[in-house]
Amino acid sequence: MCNTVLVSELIDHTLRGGWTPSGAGAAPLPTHALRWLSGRLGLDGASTPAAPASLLEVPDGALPVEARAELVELLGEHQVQTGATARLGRTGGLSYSDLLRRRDGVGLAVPDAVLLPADPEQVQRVLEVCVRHDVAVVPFGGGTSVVGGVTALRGAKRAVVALDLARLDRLVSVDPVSRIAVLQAGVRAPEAESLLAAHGFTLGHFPQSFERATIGGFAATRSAGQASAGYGRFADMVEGVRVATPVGEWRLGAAPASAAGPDLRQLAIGGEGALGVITEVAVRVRPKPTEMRYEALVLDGWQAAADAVRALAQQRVLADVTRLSDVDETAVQLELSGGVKSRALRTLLLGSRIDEPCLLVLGWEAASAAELKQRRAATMRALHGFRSLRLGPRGGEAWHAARFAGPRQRDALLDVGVCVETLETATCWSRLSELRSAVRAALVRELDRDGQPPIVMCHLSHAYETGASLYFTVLAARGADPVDQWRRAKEAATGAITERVPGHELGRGTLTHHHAVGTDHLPWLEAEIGGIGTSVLAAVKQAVDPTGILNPGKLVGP
Ligand SMILES: Cc1cc2nc3c(=O)[nH]c(=O)nc-3n(C[C@H](O)[C@H](O)[C@H](O)COP(=O)(O)OP(=O)(O)OC[C@H]3O[C@@H](n4cnc5c(N)ncnc54)[C@H](O)[C@@H]3O)c2cc1C
Repeated sequence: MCNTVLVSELIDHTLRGGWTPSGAGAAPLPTHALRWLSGRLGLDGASTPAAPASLLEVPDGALPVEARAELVELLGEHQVQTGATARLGRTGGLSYSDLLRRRDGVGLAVPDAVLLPADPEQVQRVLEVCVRHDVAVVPFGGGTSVVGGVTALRGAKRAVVALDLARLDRLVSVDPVSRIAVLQAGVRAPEAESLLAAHGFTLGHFPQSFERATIGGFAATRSAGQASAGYGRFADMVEGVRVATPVGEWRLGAAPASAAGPDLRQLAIGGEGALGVITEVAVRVRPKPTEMRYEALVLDGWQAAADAVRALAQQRVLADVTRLSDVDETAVQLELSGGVKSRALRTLLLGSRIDEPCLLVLGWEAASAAELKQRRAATMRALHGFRSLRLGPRGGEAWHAARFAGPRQRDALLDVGVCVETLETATCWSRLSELRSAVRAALVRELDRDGQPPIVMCHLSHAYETGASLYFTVLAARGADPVDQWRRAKEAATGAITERVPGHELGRGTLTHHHAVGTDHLPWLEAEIGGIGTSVLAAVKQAVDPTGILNPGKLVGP
């Protein structure tokens, strides 16, 4: 577990160079990794750091004077920030394109002001002021959206503000009998874990963005953490929500299960700030585990390895963390890690009968050694029929120790001219491998540069009885117009996901398993949910936000 106090001190929305300010906690690329990547991707050796802040052009804020005066009266002078630094800090999320724009200062959508309400009542009143003055509101949690969810679009409004929920940082209550905790929306994941740990509980939600993302953001995007097989997706953990809307406050979640019509909580969970501002979330919590074991295996070939994970899911013996890398991801992990351990593993693999190594990381968390032993044995029994090489705890523990390191490595890759981005989807087991091949082929085709192919890696990290998610990581040499280069690649991949081929009337997979819709997936949403689906969303929007101030251009089309 990371050190929550230190991590919180690193949170700084004004940073443009990456995950941590001034390189703190950065993960520089080892020389051997840079050499290998340069050769493999044909990098030209250019250094591409973020441009100095002084070169950024920040337009004057357009918040109407009367609106500002009312907001200052409501929140206080310091909580209505109109300075360039505060506004720049809430300019977009953390997708590759967002990072490029923030690094180069080109194409920035800067909010006119940043508002910092202190509690749910103030959030409600802020919305009322913004309705009166025709100001768009972008709810802002950790700002880690990778789909344009926090881009400060104003639509047809006079101005746009970022509604930063950082001051809603309290644990409101804990009901140890029911195992329900109520957390305010702005609590960051590390703080949530530390507040709950004081009561002997955990949420068990560990996405890779753990260090920065918030409870409200998790709910608003239907997030999925690395231990989703054991603890569930975030949506599974939500018992109730308190939501501020322009037409009044909405509270949902009277009981753990209900037949009182459709589950309307789901309009807030996944509402992406377009259907209300979540101010509090009641979450199911579990006793903090006392025992943990992480280990790694190598399976032979993608199809057999995916079949093995399917067996675990369908026999209901998944480890809490079950993460399968394809051959390409396994190979790149070996290349980039280098060193003695990597050499030892290669030697081991040479001596084994494994032709196409696919790394499987398994992690169990339990309340007693006996429970852990029994669950681990059940998982391992289900893997018996599959050819594998057991690597033991070391490989698993190494993954666990570095599980939040990805964003820092991304900063280092950006600095040396790499196009580095991820995308994700999900489908049922019978289509999984076809979907993987189709997306992979589309990305390779689009990003191949004069015969220099990109690196396209894939892993499966969320498995269900009926199917699983696929998560792709792409590395390529950055093109002359990098934003356009990725836009075309993303379009090609999304085309492969949504393509209707015989037998796949709804497309090969979903647009997104856990990153949400934002601006980036909006053009394809109707293909997935149909015209009726988009009309239903528009009708809900009209009911809760009739003047359309909430997060224009996200989830619900203009
Ligand atoms: C490096 C990296 C790794 C990631 N790994 C994962 C992962 O493993 N799993 C995963 O699920 N996601 C992952 N993400 C995506 C992202 O972290 C999640 O979408 C996360 O849930 C967003 O939380 P946030 O607090 O940062 O929300 P933000 O980015 O601030 O907002 C996301 C969306 O929710 C809305 N929103 C935020 N707070 C509220 C609120 N209180 N009420 C209403 N709407 C609100 C925003 O308007 C926006 O539309 C990753 C992102 C990065 C950059």
